[in-house]
Amino acid sequence: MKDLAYLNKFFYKYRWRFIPGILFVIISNIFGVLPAQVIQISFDLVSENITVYRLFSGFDRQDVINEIFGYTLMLFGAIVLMLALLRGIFLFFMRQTIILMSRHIEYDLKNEIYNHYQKLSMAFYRRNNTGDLMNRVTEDVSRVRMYLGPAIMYTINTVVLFIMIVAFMFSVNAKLALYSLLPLPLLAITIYFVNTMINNRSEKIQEQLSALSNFVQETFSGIRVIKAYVREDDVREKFDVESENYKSQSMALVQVQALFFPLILLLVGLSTIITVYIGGIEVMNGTISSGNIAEFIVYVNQLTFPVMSLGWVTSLIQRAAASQKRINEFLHTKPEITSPRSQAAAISGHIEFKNVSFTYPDTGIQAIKNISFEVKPGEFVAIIGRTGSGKSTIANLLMRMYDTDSGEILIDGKPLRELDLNSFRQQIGFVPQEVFLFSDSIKNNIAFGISAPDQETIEAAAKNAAVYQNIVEFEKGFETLIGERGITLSGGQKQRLSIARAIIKEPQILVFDDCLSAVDTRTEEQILNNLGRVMKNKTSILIAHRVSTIKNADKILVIEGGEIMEQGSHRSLMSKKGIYFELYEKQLLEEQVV
Ligand SMILES: Nc1ncnc2c1ncn2[C@@H]1O[C@H](COP(=O)(O)OP(=O)(O)OP(=O)(O)O)[C@@H](O)[C@H]1O
Repeated sequence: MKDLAYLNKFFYKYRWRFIPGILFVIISNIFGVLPAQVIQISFDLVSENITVYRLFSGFDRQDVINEIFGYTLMLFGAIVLMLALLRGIFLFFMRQTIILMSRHIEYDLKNEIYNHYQKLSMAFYRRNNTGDLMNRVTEDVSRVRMYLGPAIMYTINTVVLFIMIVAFMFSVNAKLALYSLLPLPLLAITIYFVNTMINNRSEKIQEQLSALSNFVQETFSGIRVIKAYVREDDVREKFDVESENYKSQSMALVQVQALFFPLILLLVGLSTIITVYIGGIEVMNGTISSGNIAEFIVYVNQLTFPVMSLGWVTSLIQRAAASQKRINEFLHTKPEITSPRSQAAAISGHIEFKNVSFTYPDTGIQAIKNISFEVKPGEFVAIIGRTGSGKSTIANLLMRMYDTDSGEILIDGKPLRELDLNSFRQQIGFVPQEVFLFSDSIKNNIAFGISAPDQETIEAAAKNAAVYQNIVEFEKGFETLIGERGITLSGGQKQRLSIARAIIKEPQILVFDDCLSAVDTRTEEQILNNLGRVMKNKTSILIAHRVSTIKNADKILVIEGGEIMEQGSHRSLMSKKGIYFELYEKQLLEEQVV
């Protein structure tokens, strides 16, 4: 429950909806309870009038009495209708204030979580899977809203109504009140247990449903592999099993749900019978009128729904507390990478790694060991090495996706940690190893990193990334949609689009993480030539596997096991006849064989 206290700030924020909301609940309940008393009066009136009517049997006056009696009953009917109408109006206001407040808080909370997500670092995203992150913003927030809206509304409603009705009941007859109320606690407890069972089973169904949809989604994504390996039957069998599971869980829920309403009706019926029985005895004793029995029956029926909602509300609050606990866990996660309060400044592109070591926090793999190197502004530096040697990690550290464990990264002589992060990242063009393009038009994908793109700049970037010709050949050119709703691009086309996305920023530092691997050597040469022009006097860092890609670099770093084994120009490394020389010879041989 203490987790829900986090939401109190929202109650304060929306107090001018919340406080009137509570008032409307109280007023609507007054109009809800009064009809029972009107019914009691009219009931007694009916029995009195019948006696009077009989007394005047055979007299002319009997018709007059009949007429007056009819008018009076009509009047009472109209009063009950009026009260119902007034109650309805205030119920409308109650929903307009409290439920509306809950929707506003839901919106605020979703935004708060989403904004917090944006601040969290890569390490957080590696620790938590996407499904979990999604659930916090969708499922969990919805559950919390059920507490903020319906649960609070029904709790206030139940408390107010209960106090009013119980007070009225006891003022009429304490004994009858006690007997009539007797089955109600039983009703609340039963509803609580049945409801918890329904919730547990619904939750299992939800889990099974998401397992089922994950399975289906994966089979659709991997349909090419499934068909190529002729595993359709196998996949169908697995689907059958998952589907069967879902069915049996749904059946289990239906069973409990089927029990729900008959049980309620039984308990309410029991209350009514007790009221009539004990009330009858009291009428015979002369302590109450027969109209009071009618009044009590209305009260008992009016209490049924609030008492039922007590059980329902309890489980709603429990679920909301569990959800808010999960949300709080995320909201209280401090971003590991924070930007200091420093001025945004233009960088010249001087990079220095000084004895940098880094271990990935989630796996404990030491990817970088005591690395030192320097890149001067305007230089073209290449990094080469076996897979898993730590090349991408250098790029990640430079982008400050992670902070170093020891050592320092200096940009223009200043520690990277002291630079304004947004301004620094804005001046870097980064092309990651795993290309990611949004399900949007080609144009918007290229212009992703800039605020006011114009067609000319987009086309120039596409030309420099040697992808322009491919784009204009598509029917809709730059407006072509890619991703799920659009066309599928080839691996090389995707890589070149993400290169265009980096180049369009006119960055001071360009970082290419092995993003020419799916491009043929001729196109690669073309891109590198264009880069030479675009990146003149700007710093470029290029991670590659092919020696041919990096031959012209000012400096080449050869990485192995997270350490720099050799560094220098192509010529100096060749004359050294070390690892680089060996790599070159091997690749040359492979090319000749091909
Ligand atoms: N996000 C991560 N979390 C945990 N460990 C990681 C992560 N990324 C890489 N590693 C590990 O760190 C080591 C270095 O990986 P890195 O990606 O830097 O190598 P690489 O030289 O770029 O390899 P490749 O050429 O295959 O891309 C590897 O052992 C890898 O398993």
